[in-house]
Amino acid sequence: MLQSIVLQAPAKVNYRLDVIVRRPDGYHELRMIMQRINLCDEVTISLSSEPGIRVRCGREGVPDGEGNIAWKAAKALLDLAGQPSGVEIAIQKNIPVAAGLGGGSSDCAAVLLGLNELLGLGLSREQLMEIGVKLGADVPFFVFQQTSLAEGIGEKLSPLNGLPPAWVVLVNPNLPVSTAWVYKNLQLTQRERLATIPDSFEDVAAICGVLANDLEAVTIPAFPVISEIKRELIAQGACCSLMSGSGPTVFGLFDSEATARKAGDALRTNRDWFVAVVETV
Ligand SMILES: C[C@@](CO)(OP(=O)(O)O)[C@H](O)COP(=O)(O)OP(=O)(O)OC[C@H]1O[C@@H](n2ccc(N)nc2=O)[C@H](O)[C@@H]1O
Ligand SMILES: Nc1ncnc2c1ncn2[C@@H]1O[C@H](COP(=O)(O)OP(=O)(O)O)[C@@H](O)[C@H]1O
Repeated sequence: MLQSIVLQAPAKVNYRLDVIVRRPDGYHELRMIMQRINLCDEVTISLSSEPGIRVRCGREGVPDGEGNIAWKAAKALLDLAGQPSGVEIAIQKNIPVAAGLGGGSSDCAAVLLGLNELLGLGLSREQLMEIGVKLGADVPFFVFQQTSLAEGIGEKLSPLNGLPPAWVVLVNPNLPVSTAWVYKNLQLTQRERLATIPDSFEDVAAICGVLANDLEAVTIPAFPVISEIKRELIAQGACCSLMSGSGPTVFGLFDSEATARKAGDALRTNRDWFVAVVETV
């Protein structure tokens, strides 16, 4: 039996995020286009003879132990398996925290997928997604592992196969933005109808045609620097730019690696910002 597994847990960006309605439990029904990118945390999961779950992360703002969403994933699977196993989880965090990039959800999904293998539980992807949504609304997407149209609170996923690859420049101005705060402060507007999402997109410019995020209406007024970064990315040659999820990370889409790298270098001159040049997965 395998004793240890190392998984790359990718970040995501939201090409589109429409908020449809607030549910009685406070969550929101959404329609999102979700795309993984190759900025990854490294999650090492090992079985141990000592019972209990131990999570080491060592990143400020991310709890070690029970508060970590990866711990909750391991607990959920161990409870289901009824096995008194010990599990060690080490997370090397490369994805900025509370940034709208889904890092915690991706770590959580990696533990669900990895521990299912290590313990030989044989749970299906659908079963892991059902467990995942109870831990975080974005977790099922990272278990699904495909570019998706996400509905419900994010757990109803359909594959979107027609999206071309793109270069992505990420700029995180390192501001404290809580997802719960953003949803709480959102003023829902009545919409006549939802914009149509095409089945296929010819090129990066076509993706730009659907880019929109309702949560910008909350985060940008509180943090106008997000607008500045969007403008700067366009000035540096991005085909389009948008805030990802609840923010504050902004991404620009590029159809050329050279232009993306040049834009990354230009934006790195602000030393308070995290800047990364990555590709879609
Ligand atoms: C906005 C999005 C877009 O992909 O991602 P992030 O920007 O956080 O990465 C997601 O909707 C965030 O998903 P996730 O971060 O997993 O959310 P959870 O931990 O389940 O919930 C955090 C809080 O956000 C609010 N929430 C979340 C999802 C949703 N569909 N409706 C909500 O109202 C709830 O107030 C909840 O208490
Ligand atoms: N493995 C983890 N990685 C990142 N954050 C985590 C993790 N476990 C718990 N958290 C907590 O979840 C919160 C949201 O983190 P994250 O998933 O990075 O943000 P976002 O939802 O904006 O993508 C953070 O404030 C952090 O304290």
